[in-house]
Amino acid sequence: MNAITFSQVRKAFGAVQAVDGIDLTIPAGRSIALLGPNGAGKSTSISMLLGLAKIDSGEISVFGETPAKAVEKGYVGAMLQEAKLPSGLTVGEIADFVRGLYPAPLELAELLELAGLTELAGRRADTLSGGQAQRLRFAMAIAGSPRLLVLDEPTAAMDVESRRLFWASMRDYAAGGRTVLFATHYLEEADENADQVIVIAHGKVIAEGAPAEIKRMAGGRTVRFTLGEQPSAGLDALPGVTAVEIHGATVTLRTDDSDGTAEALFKKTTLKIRDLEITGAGLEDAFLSLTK
Ligand SMILES: Nc1ncnc2c1ncn2[C@@H]1O[C@H](COP(=O)(O)OP(=O)(O)OP(=O)(O)O)[C@@H](O)[C@H]1O
Repeated sequence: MNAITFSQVRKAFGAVQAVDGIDLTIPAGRSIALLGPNGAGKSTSISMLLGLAKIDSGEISVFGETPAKAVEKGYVGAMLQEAKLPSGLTVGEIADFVRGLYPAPLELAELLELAGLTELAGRRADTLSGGQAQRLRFAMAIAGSPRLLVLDEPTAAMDVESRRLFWASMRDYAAGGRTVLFATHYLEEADENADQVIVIAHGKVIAEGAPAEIKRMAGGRTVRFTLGEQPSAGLDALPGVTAVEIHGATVTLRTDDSDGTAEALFKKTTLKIRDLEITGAGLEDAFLSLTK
């Protein structure tokens, strides 16, 4: 069964087309990273998935239901950016209260354990550190034992150790055959914690695949130089080159072996190369050129 499908989903805010025709099929039981730069449309997609924002056109289904129905049935748990925590209550009280809202919640002890909050159960929520507060938000998201857990940039405000703990909790939760979808800016986070990565930019899916595949595509570099009037034939056959772009006198080569490409450029061709520059391709850059 599919956990999530998007069919030609669109959403605009005034003149901004935030989501521009997204199609997705996510089988149940997988951990999926929604990877993309600022403004890519990740949060907007998540809001529609959770039934919090209206879809302009297209369709979203969550375990065969509309988003609103799936949420109503308790299928979905979510951790959104900067959700407020109730003040004056302890971690254990809040976790227990949220459990009470669901028909078949996790046991309190299991919930606290999964979120790494067992030792903090008696602490007042307003005294928690940033990372601890995020763990409490995570506990609130999983309290109802949802089949689908949705996390929007969950580690944005965390230090390295908090991140490590957080992702371990997430993987423990996913291990029970649940589906997890999380948004992130970081390829590393996607690589370490997802079975499948969906890259979005400018409201569109621009690449999709296993983390290793995506990493290979995004790990490329750019070799740029001035060629002037010289012929550019044969550049695409140099070692490592995956794409060639020419703008006026400037050539940009995408390559997954920048050393090999540069060496061959000087040794295997008779071209006079000026202003050679080798840079790591930014994620968006790499994907946009790859999918052109
Ligand atoms: N409520 C809104 N009103 C107007 N424009 C919006 C609104 N929400 C989002 N946008 C715009 O829609 C586009 C997509 O935004 P969205 O928040 O979905 O991106 P994102 O990928 O989640 O980015 P980030 O990583 O920065 O959270 C952006 O251009 C954003 O400015």
